[in-house]
Amino acid sequence: TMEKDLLYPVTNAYREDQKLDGLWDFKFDPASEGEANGWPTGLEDPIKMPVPASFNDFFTDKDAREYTGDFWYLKKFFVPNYFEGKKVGIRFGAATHRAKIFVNGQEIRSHEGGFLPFTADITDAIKLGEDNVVAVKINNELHRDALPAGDTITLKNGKKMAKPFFDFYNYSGLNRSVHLVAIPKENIEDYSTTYEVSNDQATVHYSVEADSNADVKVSLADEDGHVVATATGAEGDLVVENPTLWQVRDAYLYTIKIKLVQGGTVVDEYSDEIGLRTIEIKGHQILVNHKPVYLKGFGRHEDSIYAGRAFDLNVERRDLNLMKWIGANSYRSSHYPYDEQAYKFADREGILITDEVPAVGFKMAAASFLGGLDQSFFDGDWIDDLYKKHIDQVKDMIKRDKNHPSVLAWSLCNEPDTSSDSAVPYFTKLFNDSADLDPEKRPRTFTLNEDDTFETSKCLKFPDFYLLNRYPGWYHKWGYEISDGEAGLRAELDEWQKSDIDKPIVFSEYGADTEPGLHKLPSIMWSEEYQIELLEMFNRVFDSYDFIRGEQPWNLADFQTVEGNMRVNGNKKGIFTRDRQPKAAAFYLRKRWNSLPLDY
Ligand SMILES: CCC[C@@H]1NC[C@@H](O)[C@H](O)[C@H]1C(=O)O
Repeated sequence: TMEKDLLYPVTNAYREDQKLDGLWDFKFDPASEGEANGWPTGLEDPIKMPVPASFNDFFTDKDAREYTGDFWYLKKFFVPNYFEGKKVGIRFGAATHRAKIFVNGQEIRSHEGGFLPFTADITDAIKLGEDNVVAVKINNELHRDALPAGDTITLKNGKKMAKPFFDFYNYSGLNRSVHLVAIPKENIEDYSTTYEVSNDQATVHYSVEADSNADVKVSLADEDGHVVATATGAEGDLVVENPTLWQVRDAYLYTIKIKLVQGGTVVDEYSDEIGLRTIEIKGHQILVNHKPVYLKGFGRHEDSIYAGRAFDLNVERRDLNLMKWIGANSYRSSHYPYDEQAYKFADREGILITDEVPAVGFKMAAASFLGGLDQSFFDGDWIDDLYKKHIDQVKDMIKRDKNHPSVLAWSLCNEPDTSSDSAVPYFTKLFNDSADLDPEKRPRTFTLNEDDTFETSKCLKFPDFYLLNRYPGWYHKWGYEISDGEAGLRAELDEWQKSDIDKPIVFSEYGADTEPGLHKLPSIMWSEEYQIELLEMFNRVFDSYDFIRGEQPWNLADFQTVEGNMRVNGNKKGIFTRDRQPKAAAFYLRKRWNSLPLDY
């Protein structure tokens, strides 16, 4: 059924993709009375709300910005007669964090998880040639047994409040585009590709899943539209002589075209852009097309003023230009899968993405820093329910993103509490259950923060390569004490070096909150000078160990968080400001990164 279909929508001779973006009716439902009071077919005194967007930052009153609970979006949409005989669906890029969908007052489906797409199959609920109405009931509460992890408390005044165990604002709403889609009754449901490449030949092993027993015909065309290979059958090989491989910062995309043919007639077609390349971990090297690559880039957020967590192509265009300007070749989609368009963009720009599922806040120590308790997260009684949602979202992330050449690796968690014995069975299950999800078998990992060092973590056997989040110079040994911070960092890396571990280490977070325009000689924390001195310290350390194969400081840009005495209108560790202008550190990093060869 359409409900398991995660293929990105396309319009062609057999399929239709219409965006339902724009102004929707919007209304808070603090008493959760909407379902019983006819809200699925109409909202009284609605607000006009832009989609895609988070609702939070549009409001001028605090109760609305901080609203936690149920809220509704509703929109009329026309279904043309020529959708007759098709499967018709409404595909949500993301509804944060959980949603229930109604069409013409009929409940269609629910979905849990605010950062991955889902389709409501509305074939049996629509009226052809007429206006129809879709209503979406969303809930943005945080819970310990859901992703991203947190609590929801009720204040004495009866208002609910989100208490994230993570360091980004709980922006909520229809954060990504909504599509009205029509596909043939007999349709292509999914496809996947794996690769073998050499300089003079590349082989694309493909497989196609279809809700049909029609014949499958596949072709591959180069960027000039010339067909370079064809094949028939649901599985097969496309062999390309003298291929142009997809390279880091030197992308080349082929177009794969899949057709279902029934009795000589084409009944469905799906085409997509793919890159011919391989990803391998070999010893302490990360290899792309059998050549070592050194990662230079950032942790990011989907975050900007006005639209909050909404995907914005304008911001993405600017961010990719900043990354090219500074000499970056990679980023982590911290701390959740980004909009599909981000991966398509990175495919085109030759940028490598570590794709991260929203398993963040799985650490009570972080929660205590942000207001939670201090115990081991994996000892909680919420773990079984949490795991079901966690693996479900790992499955959807890999199913959705598996065909992008830009995807380098899968990050299955950010900063989990792995220093407790109870983390081991959880991660054993997680790595067993995710082992066969990616046809390309790309590396799987998760980030390890300060409490999860070589000495203290009990989960170092799981990652295929290591992502270290380290903050000497900021969260400890800061300011004039940073020399002790450097010594401590070197001591830990000496342990890694002495060990028998022979896997790459990438520094996936390090940095200093920096107020743009604050200058001090000698430096102090929060000054632009200090941010550079901290980066210089880390880079001295990186240049001392050959198993460090990547540097991705936190963060590309300043971003919004909960308010607190450690946050000045959000997290200011950006190398760029939230409106994407450089701090002094940007010019320092550009100089360093443009002087490093690709395989440094
Ligand atoms: C204490 C680990 C640091 C923490 N790591 C996760 C990020 O989401 C936060 O923004 C970052 C920070 O506090 O700057």
